[in-house]
Amino acid sequence: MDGREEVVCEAARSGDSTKVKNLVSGGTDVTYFDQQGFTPLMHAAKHGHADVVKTLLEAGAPWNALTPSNLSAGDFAMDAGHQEAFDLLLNAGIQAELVLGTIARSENKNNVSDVDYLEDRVTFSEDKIMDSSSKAVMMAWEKPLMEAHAKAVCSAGGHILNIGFGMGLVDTAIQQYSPATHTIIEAHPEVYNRMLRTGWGEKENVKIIFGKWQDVLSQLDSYDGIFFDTYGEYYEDLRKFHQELPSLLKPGGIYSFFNGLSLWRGFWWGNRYGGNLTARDKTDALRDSDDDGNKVNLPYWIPHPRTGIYYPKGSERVMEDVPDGASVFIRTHWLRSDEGVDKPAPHDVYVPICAGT
Ligand SMILES: C[S@@+](CC[C@H](N)C(=O)[O-])C[C@H]1O[C@@H](n2cnc3c(N)ncnc32)[C@H](O)[C@@H]1O
Repeated sequence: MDGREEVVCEAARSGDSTKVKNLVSGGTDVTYFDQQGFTPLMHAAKHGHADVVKTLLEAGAPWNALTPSNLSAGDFAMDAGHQEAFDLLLNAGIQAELVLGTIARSENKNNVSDVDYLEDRVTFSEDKIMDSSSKAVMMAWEKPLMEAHAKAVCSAGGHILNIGFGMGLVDTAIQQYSPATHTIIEAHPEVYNRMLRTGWGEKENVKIIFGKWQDVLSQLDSYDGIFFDTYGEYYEDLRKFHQELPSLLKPGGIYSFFNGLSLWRGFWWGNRYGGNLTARDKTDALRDSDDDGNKVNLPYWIPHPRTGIYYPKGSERVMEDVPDGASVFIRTHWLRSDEGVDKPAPHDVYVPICAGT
């Protein structure tokens, strides 16, 4: 480091895009954190310098870097109402979601690995499960969201698979729909023991598979509804699970997932919505308070009149390239397997349709 990083931070703050461009093309490190714990991208986002945000993103600045108080560039842009800068960051996030593997490599340092978490002690209370570093694995406020997920995945009836028992909120809701079979995969020994203690092993239609989903795939069948909500995994795991979906989901089956992996959920809703998701996600997006009940300023998500995909109001531009009616697009495989249904589409491509792609 030779001081150029401080200069690029200052230029980003003041919106001097020519200077930023020159510094960046001269090889200045755009991943630099200054004394405040800010990257150049955060400075540009905070002050709404969209052109500088664009330059920095193009130069590979990490859109998902966090300050010591866990704020991202997207937080700064949104809090200050800098819509153009926010849209650029949102789009960068959406594109990154499409290359989940890349995200996994750059973001792992802030996540607990699955192996760590699965060997960790967890504590249960009435309304939450915590890991040993007091991070919430699951909280009771998520109940209505889990109920909406259960409704979605049970809407095709039949055989249901849930991955990740947690507090059993989604499984309790799934039971209300009396599925023919209800398979639950759970990898944490304490969560598993608690399941047995609370009678889940004796329910007639329930089959519990203890282990990591990655290790028990050979024991699985195909299902009419699948829900996926693990904790302590990487984006790469989610991506890998999505690769398994074509063989796990029956024709016309419904899949839904809870992507609680993100560092800033408000920001990530952009990605989650773009994928033609469920009512549960819609509820989640409209949440206006954080985990502690504090009011938060979140974008208002509405269905796009042309595409039907939920998007943050005011960010119409992210829909520009999305085809008409994409929310029910036959090749939107995130939720629905169209194998064997009406006119089956070729299955060589497994494409998520996302806002902005
Ligand atoms: C957030 S909780 C799930 C909450 C659940 N949806 C509910 O309604 O209460 C995540 C669960 O996934 C489990 N888990 C984490 N990694 C897993 C893996 N690789 N395979 C199976 N289960 C896993 C965790 O032990 C935890 O119980």
